[in-house]
Order: sequence, then C-alpha cells, then structure tokens
Amino acid sequence: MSLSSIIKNIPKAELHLHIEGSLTPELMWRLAEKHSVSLPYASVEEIEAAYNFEDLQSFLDLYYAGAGVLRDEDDFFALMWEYLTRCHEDNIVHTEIMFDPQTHTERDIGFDIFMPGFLKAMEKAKDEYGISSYLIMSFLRHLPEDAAFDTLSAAEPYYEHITAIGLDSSELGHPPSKFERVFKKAKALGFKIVAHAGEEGPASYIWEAIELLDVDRIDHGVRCQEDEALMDLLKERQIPLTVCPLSNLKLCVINDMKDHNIVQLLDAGLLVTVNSDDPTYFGGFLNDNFEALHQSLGIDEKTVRTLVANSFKASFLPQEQKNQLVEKVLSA
Ligand code: HPA
Ligand SMILES: [Zn+2]
Repeated sequence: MSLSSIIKNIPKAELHLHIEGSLTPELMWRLAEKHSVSLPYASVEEIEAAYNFEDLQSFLDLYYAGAGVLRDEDDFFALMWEYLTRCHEDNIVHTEIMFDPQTHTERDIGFDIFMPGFLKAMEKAKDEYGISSYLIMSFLRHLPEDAAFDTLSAAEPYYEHITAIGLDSSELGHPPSKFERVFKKAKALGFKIVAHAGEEGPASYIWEAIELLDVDRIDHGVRCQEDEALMDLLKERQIPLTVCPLSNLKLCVINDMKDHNIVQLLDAGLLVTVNSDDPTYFGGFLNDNFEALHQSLGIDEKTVRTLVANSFKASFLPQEQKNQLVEKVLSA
C-alpha cells in the first residue's frame, strides 16, 4: 500500500482544530447570503484568494471577520457537521475541537445558540459515523482576564459537555501569566487545560503555560527548541505538543516545509502530534498535513504510525481506550 493510502486509511485523532477555522469559503458564502451579511469579496474564489497571510495577526483579522456569518443554531450545526463529515472521510475517529465563545458572544450570539448546534452535530456524528468528539473552550488572549472569567461563568450550563479549557488568539504581548487566575479556577472545576504557546511567542511562554497554568498539553510549542532545559522537561514529563505544520507554513512561522522541526522534536523524544489548526484557511485538513511532511521531510510509515499513536496517547480519552487505539495503530 502506498504511504498516501496508509495516511488516509489509518484511524487517527485530531487534537488541535478550531471549529471556526474549518469554515469553508462555500459555507461562508451561503451563510452570508442567508443572513444578508456583506462580505468584502465578490465570489468564493475571491475569498480563497484572500488567504495570503504574513503572520498570525493578519490571519486572525480574516478569521474573526469570516466567523461573522455564523448567526443561528443551524449555522453552528452546519459548521460542525461539515467538519465531522470530513473527519469521517479522512478516518479521524476521535477529535478534540476548540471553539472561541468570545468571537460569538461579542456579537451578542450566546451559548444557547452555538452550543446546541455544536452538540447536535457531535451526537449525530457519534451515531452515524462512530466518531467521538470532545470540546475545548478557548479564551481569546487579546481580551482581558475579566472577560475570560465572564466566559467561564456563562458556560456553566454546559460544563458537562466541555472537556478542556484553552487559550488562543494573538500570542505576542499576551503571555499565559495574564490568565493565571482564571485557569486556576478552571482547573479547580475539573477541566483539562491546554494553551497555545511557542507558536510566535518565545520559549518563556511555554514555561509559563506549564508552571503557571499547569497545562496538560501545549498547542504548537515549536519554539521549545530554543531552550534546552525546556526540551528536557517536555521529554521527561511527556507533555504533548499539538503541532500544525501547514499552519506554521501559512503563517510564516517557517519559510519552507523542509525547515519544519517536527522530526527533530520527535527524535529528541518529545510527545509530538500532527494537527490541522484552521484547515480551510491553511490549505489542508489533517491528512494533507501528514502528506506535506511526507513530501517535504520524507517521513516514512513508521514515523506516521508513531505520530498517529501519539495522537491517541495525547488525547483526553479514557486510558483503556487510548491503550487499545495505540496498540491497533502500532501493531498493524
Ligand atoms: O493558530 C492559532 N494561533 C492562535 N490563535 C488561533 N486561533 C485560531 N487559530 C489560531
Ligand atoms: Zn490553533
């Protein structure tokens, strides 16, 4: 079997995916028409052509604008259902999905609109595709910590449906320390914790995420290599990194996929996983990310299996289920 077929057919997990970043230009167009929202584009092709980013901020400006077409429960259902249908086609059997409530509550669209839409699609995917999915509620770090506290309170009726709390948006100038108190509360409430750190920000932000937020995983984390002591800690504690290769390329964290350090991180003994981040904005879903690593870095079947096994190891699934899935991937 070719490596492309192995990549496609192997059952895998995705751990770093922003649901608002899976909005296709076609759905954006359809919802803009439905709600008479004016977009600064004349066609679906023009939307796609606009996806030329210089850095994280230039992407986020478009990403938040694009999310403006999501207005009612059916829209959030359609968004989630399209992503989970793609998971089914790509053999993603488990996914841990981030959503940004503040992107919607700032537009007066509340939890009672987006949560039922998300949850209905997730239940349908469990029934029809056998896909399990968890939700990670992420705070926007460019907003104040008080706003994160308000978001945590507003989510209370839905706590049973949320597995983890995360931190995303503009990294530079907004270190994890800004959110130490709200994450302490989230931890006390029993949530798992993740945070974007070391994507554009320095290694010190990864230290802060570990020491101040007590994270279970680091999202991105590719700049950890700048600090040897940090590399030692990540290895010793096997703190997972959810790496997103096409995202790093598109946001100019790297200049060429051949320069990506994912294989070096893996060889250094870190628990590294592959993820798509914002697939419709960055030019590829999960299997495309594996394919890009194969094309540019020459990763082989053994490395693909290790990375996929890591996706289950680093997940928040129950331990016994993780063990079974890891065994299945490595023994084939
Ligand atoms: O890659 C990302 N980094 C930070 N915030 C984000 N929000 C969506 N995607 C990202
Ligand atoms: Zn991300």
